[in-house]
Amino acid sequence: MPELFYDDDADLSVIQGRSVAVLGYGSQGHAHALSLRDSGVDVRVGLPEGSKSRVKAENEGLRVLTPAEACAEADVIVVLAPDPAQRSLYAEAIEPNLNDGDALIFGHGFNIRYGYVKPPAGVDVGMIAPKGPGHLVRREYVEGRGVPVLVAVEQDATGNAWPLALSYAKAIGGLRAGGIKTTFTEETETDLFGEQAVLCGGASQLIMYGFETLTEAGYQPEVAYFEVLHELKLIVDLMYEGGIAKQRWSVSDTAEYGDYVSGPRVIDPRVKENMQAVLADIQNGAFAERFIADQDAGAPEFKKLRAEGEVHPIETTGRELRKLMAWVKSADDDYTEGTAAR
Ligand SMILES: NC(=O)C1=CN([C@@H]2O[C@H](COP(=O)(O)OP(=O)(O)OC[C@H]3O[C@@H](n4cnc5c(N)ncnc54)[C@H](OP(=O)(O)O)[C@@H]3O)[C@@H](O)[C@H]2O)C=CC1
Ligand SMILES: CC[C@](O)(C(C)=O)C(=O)O
Ligand SMILES: [Mg+2]
Ligand SMILES: [Mg+2]
Repeated sequence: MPELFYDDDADLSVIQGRSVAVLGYGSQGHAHALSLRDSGVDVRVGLPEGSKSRVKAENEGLRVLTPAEACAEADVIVVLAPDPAQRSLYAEAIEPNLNDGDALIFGHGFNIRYGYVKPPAGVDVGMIAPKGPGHLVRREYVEGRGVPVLVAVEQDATGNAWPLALSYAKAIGGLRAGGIKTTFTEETETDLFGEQAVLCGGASQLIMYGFETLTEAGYQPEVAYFEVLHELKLIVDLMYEGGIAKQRWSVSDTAEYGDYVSGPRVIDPRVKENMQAVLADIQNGAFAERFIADQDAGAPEFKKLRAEGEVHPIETTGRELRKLMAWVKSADDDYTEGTAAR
């Protein structure tokens, strides 16, 4: 059995007794900073001069400093800038302001697992990794619920790293849903695998192939969009509520039989072999090396792939259809449709 933690296993006063700097105010950063504040924690946000996120944090009444100033004030430093930015952020703003007894908290283990950040021995190093997008981490907290978290301690210099990590996890609502004890290595490798093979890469590719198959066979793009993208959310909601079995319970017998006989034709054993190859590249560091090399070069591959993705016909079809479904857009984020948003 995994070691599981819920609200009763954590003492909120531990994090309430510390000074916290949240570096970054994006998907996770805004969620952590706002929920920490609402949980009675002394929090400030660290963002570079000229950062476009500054005004968003200030509009929420948060104190915004430069990353170095925020780190100098704080004894708990939360690293929620994008993964490829964390190496230089650590060298320039965090490391010079670290004192023995301070704590470094991550939302994902990438930079520790692959050795881009090497904290000194006198500092606690922990991770609270939500198993969901940051905007939903905040939405769930506000609704009185939570997104599950993975919790790890890489370095327990003070002997207090676990109570601190659990207290932090409680403050952002994670222990309402449950926390699982893990390691930086397990979190990093499973998280990268999940997002590449299933949640983001696998699902997006499956949807695009489904859309292309239908439209290339002459069916209307709008019908294809509703069939393979819009309805997927409704199907996945049933899986979320009751596993694959609840989805199979709710759909027609025709759909359930088709699931059994055609699912394995589409996602055949070669797909599992491909997944194993993706996992191997995560474990041996090849993916991390490729990603960081591209980022260090100004992200030419990343930008090209992003631009290609945004003009796929399923996206242009979807943008038009969603205009007629105002309720589909969430009111609590500032996402803007289309290339201009980047
Ligand atoms: N996205 C998610 O839901 C999840 C993310 N994580 C992890 O959380 C961490 C943060 O990811 P995510 O929230 O996606 O990140 P985002 O890409 O959303 O972070 C962008 C934010 O970081 C700021 N930023 C950029 N560079 C710096 C810097 N050098 N110093 C300080 N702030 C900076 C940006 O400012 P500006 O506005 O000026 O660009 C913006 O506020 C990562 O480790 C990620 O793996 C874990 C679970 C889920
Ligand atoms: C699935 C993508 C994710 O791992 C997440 C939201 O959990 C991420 O890195 O954003
Ligand atoms: Mg994840
Ligand atoms: Mg991830």
